[in-house]
Amino acid sequence: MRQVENFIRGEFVAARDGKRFDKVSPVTGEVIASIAEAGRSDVNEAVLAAKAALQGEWSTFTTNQRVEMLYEVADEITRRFEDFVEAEMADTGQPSNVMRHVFIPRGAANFKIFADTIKNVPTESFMLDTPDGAGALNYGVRTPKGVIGVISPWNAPFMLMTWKVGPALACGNTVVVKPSEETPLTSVLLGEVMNKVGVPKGVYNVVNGFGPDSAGAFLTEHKDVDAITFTGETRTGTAIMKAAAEGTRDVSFEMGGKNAGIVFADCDFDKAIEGISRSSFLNSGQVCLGTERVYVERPIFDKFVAALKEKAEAVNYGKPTDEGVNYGPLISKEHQDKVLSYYKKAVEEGATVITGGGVPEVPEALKNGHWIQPTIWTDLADDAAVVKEEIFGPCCHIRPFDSEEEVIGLANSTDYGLATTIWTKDLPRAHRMAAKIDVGICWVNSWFLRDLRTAFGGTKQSGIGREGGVHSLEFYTELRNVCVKL
Ligand SMILES: NC(=O)C1=CN([C@@H]2O[C@H](COP(=O)(O)OP(=O)(O)OC[C@H]3O[C@@H](n4cnc5c(N)ncnc54)[C@H](O)[C@@H]3O)[C@@H](O)[C@H]2O)C=CC1
Ligand SMILES: O=C(O)/C=C/C=C(\O)C(=O)O
Repeated sequence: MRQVENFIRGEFVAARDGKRFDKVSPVTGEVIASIAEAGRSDVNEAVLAAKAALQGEWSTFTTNQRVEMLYEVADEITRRFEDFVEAEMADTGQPSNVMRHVFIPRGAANFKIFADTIKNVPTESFMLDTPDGAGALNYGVRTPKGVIGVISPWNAPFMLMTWKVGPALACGNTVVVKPSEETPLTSVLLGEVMNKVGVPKGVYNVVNGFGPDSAGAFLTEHKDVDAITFTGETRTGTAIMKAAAEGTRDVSFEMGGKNAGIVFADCDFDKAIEGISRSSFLNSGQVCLGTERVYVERPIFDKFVAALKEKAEAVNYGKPTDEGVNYGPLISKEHQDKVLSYYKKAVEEGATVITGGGVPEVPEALKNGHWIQPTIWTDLADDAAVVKEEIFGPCCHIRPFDSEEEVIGLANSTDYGLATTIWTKDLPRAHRMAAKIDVGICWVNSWFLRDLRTAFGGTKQSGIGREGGVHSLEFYTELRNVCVKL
């Protein structure tokens, strides 16, 4: 069985106390790897390694040297593409197609884009008038923030972890990554890449383990972690924020969503169906940007429900590598139970189940995997738990609407504010709506179309701060002003 260790100071090391935990395949339910579980002393060692690396060879790198090294990291990921695809598929059970075209290429791109950003984005400068007429020059200098604690989730593990590690390293920081206990493989594999291209030891570290009273909490509580970047559940964000308050450390949070998809009768119907079926069912609905509330203008409501039903029923379950498979399992038994409990609750709350609602028939070899049917409901009240709470599964509730004002109110009636997707040919209306919907990311006639230079993050309980392009520089650096009297 695959043995996966922690990665500290450039070495793959077991936990000091020898503790390990099992990694289970979402596809078959079998144990596929044994993972070293970092204790407090292992986490401490990783943080001290990262802190020491800040003063070592890494600190002597010019910006250009760092940029070149991050390009080499990206190139080595691309050279080892098949290894990353295999590890990510083993971790998540999602089809190889998604790994090949989205998650792994994005992992490599996450290093290049921030290398480009740090190289090309200037800092501010101001000339100040002074009474003697000679003036003063102010200019900004970006310095690394220090040791960054990276707490990453399981739904797109490599993409979301590198989305944080890329800018952190580009800015000259060092990192300690705590990947989700469900998906440790690609973070550790990245350690091999770091060693291969010569990233100095201690710059990139990985500690495996769980959240509370485990590696996640030990890392976020550690006083030598200077800032914490986190993607995951809102409640976890609250716990991390409390830990970060000790020592007034900075946080960047990307958390849950209960995103609305809004479909007007004048939309390009086929494109809207394609878009909403992706936003509701891609990655088995385990995407924070996904759509669990769909609002459809009344004249096309019935047609839309029927067409989305057809899409949901057309998915092909199977092993990630099997030909034609386009749909994977949920990440864990625990998550499957959670999503199924919402499927039950929807019925209790009075939903009409248009399709799905349970566990599909799968071949014998997959019976212990965490499979679940894509599910569509209608007829729920606007305050139903299933319409209000993030489920993080392949499901959506569809409700008709009659006016722009009404649907803006519905879209905003949530504690979350991550993303929305609007489908209409009336672009002035799209712009009006985009201005009024309280989210960090608004897509029009598209979904998950990502330009990595743009601001990414959520309002309300969906997050704190923005990452992406120059916005990442704000979080991963301190901006120092130097004032020179001339
Ligand atoms: N991108 C997103 O918005 C994501 C949302 N979720 C939501 O969260 C739910 C639960 O999934 P989980 O993986 O359990 O999310 P989670 O928020 O508990 O875990 C995310 C990461 O935080 C760590 N963590 C948990 N508690 C911690 C603590 N007290 N201190 C430090 N680190 C801690 C975990 O070990 C993991 O690495 C999902 O059902 C879904 O609703 C989950 C993953 C991603
Ligand atoms: O594209 C990104 O940078 C982030 C995407 C986020 C998710 O897919 C997620 O957290 O589910």
